[in-house]
Amino acid sequence: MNKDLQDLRVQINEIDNKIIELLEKRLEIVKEVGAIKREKSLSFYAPERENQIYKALDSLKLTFMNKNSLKAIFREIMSVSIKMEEPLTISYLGPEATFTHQAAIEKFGTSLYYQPEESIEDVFFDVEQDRADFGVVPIENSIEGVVNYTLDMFVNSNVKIVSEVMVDIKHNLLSKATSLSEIKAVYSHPNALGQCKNWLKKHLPNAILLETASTAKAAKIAAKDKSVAAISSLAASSLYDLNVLARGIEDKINNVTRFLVIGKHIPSPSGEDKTSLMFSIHDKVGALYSILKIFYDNQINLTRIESRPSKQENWSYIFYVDVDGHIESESVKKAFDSLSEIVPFVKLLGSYPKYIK
Ligand SMILES: C=C(O[C@@H]1C=C(C(=O)O)C=C[C@H]1O)C(=O)O
Repeated sequence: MNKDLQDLRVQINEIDNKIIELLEKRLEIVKEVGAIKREKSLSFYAPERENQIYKALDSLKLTFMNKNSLKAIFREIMSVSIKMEEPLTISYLGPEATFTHQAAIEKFGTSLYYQPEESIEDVFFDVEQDRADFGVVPIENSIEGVVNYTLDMFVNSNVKIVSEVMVDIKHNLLSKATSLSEIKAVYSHPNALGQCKNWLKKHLPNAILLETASTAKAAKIAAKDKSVAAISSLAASSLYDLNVLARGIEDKINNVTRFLVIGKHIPSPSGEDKTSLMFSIHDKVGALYSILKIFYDNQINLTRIESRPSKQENWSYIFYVDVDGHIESESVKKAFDSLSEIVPFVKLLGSYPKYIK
């Protein structure tokens, strides 16, 4: 072998050994952290601490490394650490290779146990009934809007939102076939079919479009029939051994879905947090105005408001709001207390660190 190449690889080996030695030292300390958490019944997963670590990485000036690569390395280091503290189980809206699966891995890394579920309801039940430590569910898409099913689940559930994660949605045309001319039908989730409408009209004008419960289910169907294609993720192409006939076929770029991590305990403040609340209002003039005024008076930034039918009585609604700040902060706490005094019903859904890309 080339002498220079050999020398360089010897140097790389030495560095690798140092990295491993340091990782071992880090885990030794993590073990102590885990013991304190166990003694004090604290959550092994600490999203507020992880966000602080990500933020510190973000402020580094690096010569060679891309920030996303560095974040991915640390995601996995922390995943290994959590596993050593306690091998947590993460439930998510499955099947495997859905965007929710991708969101769960982005949040927890690959070292924990993942449990795919058939419905959003089952993910909530897994967390409520201790079959999983945390759950991951979709909450809104930048093009399609809110996932009503998830919002409605919070009415009767006591789970808390502990974290959020955003995933860029990239759609791909997958098939056992090797060319577009062989495709007679395209399967996918209705949202994905909708998001790729123009592409499909242009490239597969004669194909029949068929709806499935998830993009991953579509890939499973495509794996059995060469005349069909699925719109699904790249992860699904490897899972079901499908050819990628076209990449990035969504009509609009900047298609992002926001997911929530649900658990049982509200994390401590990270320094940059969000709080989610739900409440109902009295049926009278200025009811919503007086609520919004509370946030204004406390100088709290309201970042989102949604309403949903209460399902108790026709034409009565439940409001969901997200605000900047943690429930332990003076202003958010004060606003929550004032709100509780004037509405018939209010529930704190969680305070959690804002997502850092
Ligand atoms: C070690 C800890 O536990 C977990 C692992 C972390 C890490 O490896 O740095 C950070 C936060 C926690 O999710 C901790 O809370 O500090």
